Formats: sequence, structure tokens, C-alpha cells
Amino acid sequence: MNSFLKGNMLSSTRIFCLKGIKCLKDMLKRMRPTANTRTSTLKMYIIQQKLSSFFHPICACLIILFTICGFIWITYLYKKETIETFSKDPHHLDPTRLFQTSMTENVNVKIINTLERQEGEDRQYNSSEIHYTSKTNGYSADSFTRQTNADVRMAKRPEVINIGIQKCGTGALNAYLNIHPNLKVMKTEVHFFDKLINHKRPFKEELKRYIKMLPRAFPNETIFEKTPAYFDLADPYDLHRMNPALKLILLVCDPVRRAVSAYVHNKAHGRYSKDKSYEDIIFDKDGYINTTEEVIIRSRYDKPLERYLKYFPRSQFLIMENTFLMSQPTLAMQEIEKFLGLKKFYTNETFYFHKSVGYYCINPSIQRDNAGCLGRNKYRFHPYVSEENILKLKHFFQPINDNFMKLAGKKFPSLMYF
Ligand SMILES: Nc1ncnc2c1ncn2[C@@H]1O[C@H](COP(=O)(O)OS(=O)(=O)O)[C@@H](OP(=O)(O)O)[C@H]1O
Repeated sequence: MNSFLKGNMLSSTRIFCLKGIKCLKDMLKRMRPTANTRTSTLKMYIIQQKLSSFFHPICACLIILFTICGFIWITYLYKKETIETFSKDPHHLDPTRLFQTSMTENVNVKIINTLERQEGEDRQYNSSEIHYTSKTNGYSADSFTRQTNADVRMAKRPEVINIGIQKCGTGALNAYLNIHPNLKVMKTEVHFFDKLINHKRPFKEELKRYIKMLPRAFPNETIFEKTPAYFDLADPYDLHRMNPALKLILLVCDPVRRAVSAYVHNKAHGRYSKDKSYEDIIFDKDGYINTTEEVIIRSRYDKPLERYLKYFPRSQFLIMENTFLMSQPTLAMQEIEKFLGLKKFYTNETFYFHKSVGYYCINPSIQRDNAGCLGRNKYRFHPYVSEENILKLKHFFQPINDNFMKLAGKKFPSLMYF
């Protein structure tokens, strides 16, 4: 803006203000009371004085200035928020997606509760969906869904969950799945079925609460969540009544290595005192394995799988070795794609081997953050454990692993020590 224009604007604002004040002063003068009592005249005089000092030219200019600044600031904040909303959307680079997001922005949540009770004691809930109807276009929920089906984001139940196993590479799998265009991945662990669920409340209500915690997805997107604690700390019955057709991904890894990884993890979270070594935790004074220790209990895979198989058939499971995901991520992810019926996305270009990290990372052209690698808490140094102690642990876990493989109907080399 040039100085001439600025000067003109200022002087006209000043004239405008002065005229306004003069007008107000005249008004107040005319309003001067002719009351008989002294007190009422005095009161009116005080009010008039206050008002005229309030409408002092400088005061008035400042008020106008603040109002203008406030307006500019609110407009700036609104625009900033809109831009941030779009840039957080993983599809923000796709202009058609941008349009879809803005179309569904003003949605009116209408929970169509179609939870159905099935016959018998074993309650199963079949089709819980939350539909969003557009306020702006005037269509009814159904007609809108029919006309522009791909534009509506819905809250729905997950069709697949990575239930574990803790410390077996579930974070890497989550990151790899997050880049698939047809998956809506929950970035953090929900811990609903192992911690948050309240069994004293009706399951129907709890299910609604759970679904609200998950991201909304387009009809062509599958909701995915991972909480490794579900494998051994959740009741599979709850997952089954949430979605009987639920697909379950289970990553397995060598229980001996897993126990060390869990020890390092727990120590990093301050669950053990600093002076406690791995041996102090795992073995008792006589050198026997401390079978009541959490890191040992959670390395026993057979019992939790047995519990799950009571509710879900084997065909709904994909049990994969972490070593496979770690060494051949493209093949591993293609197998998962097939299992979930997703369109092909992963190729040899999706991943690259990061030498200093020592793992495969996502090609930075797909994911720029952290050069496509996981955070530092996913690559921790393990303490030295003597050969003798490792052998003791292997002997302890072998029969448990055999039982697990029998239940899984599959052999896993990393669970076969001898
Ligand atoms: N890219 C990649 N591919 C496969 N596996 C990987 C990858 N990166 C890390 N890891 C391994 O994952 C271990 C951490 O497991 P989780 O992510 O399941 O941990 S957690 O349960 O979520 O805390 C982690 O365990 P630690 O080595 O003990 O840190 C690794 O063994």
C-alpha cells in the first residue's frame, strides 16, 4: 500500500471519528437533565463525563484499530487451521481427495444403530455403522451415499487388527501398512480391549465408544489398528462380538530374543531399577527361570492362541514371522495385501535397506519423515546374555513353541531351536 493511500485512509478515519464524537457530544448535551433534585443532576453529569472521556478521539481510534486487528487475526487463524487440516490428511496431495474432504467437513453425525442381536446366548453384533449425512447438499443420508458414495467418510469397525506379539515388529508393520492408500491406520495403540473396555456397561455402548476412538474412513478404506497387548491381555470373545469376521494378524518372533527386547523396553520405561540386570530379572537365586516374570509369561505364545482359536477359525489368522518382514518386506507386505484383499501397492521400490539403521525403511519419496525409518525406540541395544543362559531359555521355550506351531498349523524356523 503506498503512503498516499495510507495517509488518505488515516485522515478519513480521523474525520469519521471526530464527526462521530461531535455527534455523540451533541446528543449528550441535549440529554442534559433538567431534573429538580441535585443528586440526579449530579449523577447524570458524572455519566456524561465518563462517556465523553470514553469517546475521546484517541480512545475511539484505538477501539477501531483493535477491532480491525482482531478481525484480521481471526481471518488468519481460520485460514491457517484449514490449511493444517488438509496437510494432515495423508491424501492432501491428491486434489480430488481435497475436494472430498471439504465436502464432508460439515457432516451431521447420525448413528444408525444396526447392532443386531443374534440367536442364542452368544451375542454377536453384525452391522454397526455410523453414517455421516451432508448438511449442505440437502440430500438424505441414503441418496447422498448412493450418489457420491466415495465422498463419505464413515466411522466403522476395524476389519483387521494386528493383535501382537509385543516386541515382534508390530510398529514396523503399522508403519508399512500406513502407506497403503486403501487402509486407514490408527497411528497409536488403542488398548481398548485389554484396558479401556468396561464390562459392567452394555457391550453395545462400549462398542460405540471404541468406534469413536478410531479414525473415520472412506468406503474403499479398511480400518486397521494394532495393539499388541490384545494377544495375551484381551478377551478374544470381545473382539469376536465386535466383528466376527475380523481378520487377525499375528507377528511372531523368537521368544528368547523377545524376552530380552521386552526387558530392555520395560527398563527404558522405568519399570525396573537401573541396577537390575537381565539375569537378575529372568533367573532366581538358584539359577532357575523365573516363570512368573512378565517378560517370560508374555513369551509363551501357545495359551493365548488357544484362547483365540475358540472364537476365530484359523483362516481368519495371518501368522507371520518377524524375520520375514524384516528381511523381505516387499514379499511380506504383498502376502498381507493378499490376505486382506487389498489392491496391489507394494513393490521393490517401496522399501530400501538403511545401512546404519540395519532395517528396511520406507522409500522417502513415499514417506519423508525420518528418512522413512521408525523412531529410535524401535531399535534398542540388547544387553549381553551368556550362551549358557540362552540355552536354558531355549530348552524352556521349545515345548511351548512346539505347542504353538501345532495350534497354528505351521512351522516357524525362528521358533525351532534344536
Ligand atoms: N523395519 C523393521 N522390520 C521388522 N522389525 C523391526 C523393524 N524395525 C524394528 N523392528 C523390530 O521391532 C521390535 C519392536 O517391536 P514392536 O514394534 O512390536 O514393539 S512394541 O510392542 O510396539 O513396543 C524391535 O525390537 P528391539 O530391537 O528390541 O528394539 C526390532 O526387533
